[in-house]
Amino acid sequence: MQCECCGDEAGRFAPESLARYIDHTLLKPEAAVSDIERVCDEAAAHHFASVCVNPSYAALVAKRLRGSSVTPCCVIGFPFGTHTPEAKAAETAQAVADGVMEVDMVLNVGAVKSGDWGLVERDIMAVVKAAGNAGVKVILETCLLTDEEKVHACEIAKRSGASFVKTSTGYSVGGATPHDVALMRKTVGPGMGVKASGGIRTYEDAVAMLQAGANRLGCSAGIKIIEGKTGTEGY
Ligand SMILES: O=C[C@H](O)COP(=O)(O)O
Repeated sequence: MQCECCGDEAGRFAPESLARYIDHTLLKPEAAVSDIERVCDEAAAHHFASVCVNPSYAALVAKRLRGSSVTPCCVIGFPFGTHTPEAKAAETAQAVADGVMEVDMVLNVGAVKSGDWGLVERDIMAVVKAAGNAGVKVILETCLLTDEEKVHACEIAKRSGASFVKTSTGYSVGGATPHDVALMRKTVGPGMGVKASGGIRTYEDAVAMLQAGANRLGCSAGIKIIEGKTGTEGY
């Protein structure tokens, strides 16, 4: 049997084939410099897509990953998305100056729930503008949204110039689901990225997300996943 995602004849991803989809992620508040350095070195060794960290470590990951195939990435407005557009823009500008090439911003979920779609759009556009050439992923926190809200948020992220929509922070109860990934892919079409994240703990979880339409995965259990084991990481 041939794998639909990677063409692997055995029907399974080799570790390095799966790793290239994964943002190797460490967002725990207690993460120390040595933890971040370890994650960077793991990512470089296994050719993960990126290392995704909190903004205070942006400069560290940019420096540590220099010369590797791995993209330095940090989160913005994390974990609740409740910051103002101005605060998110300033955080983004600093992160880009520190050397990240991708940022994962959290949507203003309260604005969505208030029906203030103008604020949702201004918030995303402020980050896209501040990011310049860096890619912007918009975290919807899908477990808090209705399907209608997910679709509208995806449409706004797309027209605001974001490069990805992303399911989850990993902080709210409920992470990525194949249903949400498929809905997001259907909404944004083939030309925009869809990142599944939050609660992906096994090889099977990861493949299910890719088969649903994701082309990036955010995982704190990336090493276990590519080795075909079950990770226990998370918050
Ligand atoms: O962006 C990625 C998520 O924060 C990772 O969540 P996780 O710890 O459940 O894998």
